[in-house]
Amino acid sequence: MNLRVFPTAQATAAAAAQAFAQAAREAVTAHGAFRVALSGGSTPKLMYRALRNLPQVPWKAVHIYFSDERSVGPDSPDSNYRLAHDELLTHVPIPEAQIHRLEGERRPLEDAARDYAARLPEQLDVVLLGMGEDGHTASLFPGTEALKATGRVAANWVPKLDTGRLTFTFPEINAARARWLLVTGAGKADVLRGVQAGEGDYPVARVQAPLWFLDEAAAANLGR
Ligand SMILES: O=C(O)[C@H](O)[C@@H](O)[C@H](O)[C@H](O)COP(=O)(O)O
Repeated sequence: MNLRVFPTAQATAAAAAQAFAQAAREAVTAHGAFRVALSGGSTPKLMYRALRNLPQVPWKAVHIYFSDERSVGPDSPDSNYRLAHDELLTHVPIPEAQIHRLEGERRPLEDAARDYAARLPEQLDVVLLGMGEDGHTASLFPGTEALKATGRVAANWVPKLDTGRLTFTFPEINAARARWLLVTGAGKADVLRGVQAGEGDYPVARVQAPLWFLDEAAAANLGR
């Protein structure tokens, strides 16, 4: 596994923010824009806070997408867009037209998935992801239909949450130039050990060549 391990969640988030800034500069130099998909979750939230204070991020050339969304509107406290907006996007000089949110309030959700797929660029530079304690990533939960989806974006019914989600599919995640997984906390240590050992059937194990940003607590059971 390609691991970067830091003492605390805060340090992990700060390192991921630095990596974001550097990747953005490199992408803008190479092809004039940085196209990145954001996620929800506790570690991304810390990263967004770190990122808004960093200098030298070429925000005017950054294009924001989302790797998943809950089935709620942009004002909901559960909205991944709202998290990114409140913690990051409202604090930086990014043109509004370059922020592409998933329409979690649309019904059927399939329509939102179809329209979002049509708006996606040919290739994303970086997809930022978290991981749940059941091994889900984006909104690709164990045993759900979207694990098999072949399009770019899927509407996914998640029985254990009794709700629908919008999510990038594995083909979309794996087509990006890079995939970063931000995972912190002792609650994630067992799943990570299983992923490393090739045990269990964790959705996150299907993310190809990820770069892992971990804290010591999450990495505790890994062979390094
Ligand atoms: O919308 C979501 O819920 C996320 O995109 C999801 O995939 C998240 O990243 C993981 O559940 C990890 O969340 P934590 O970092 O809060 O554990």
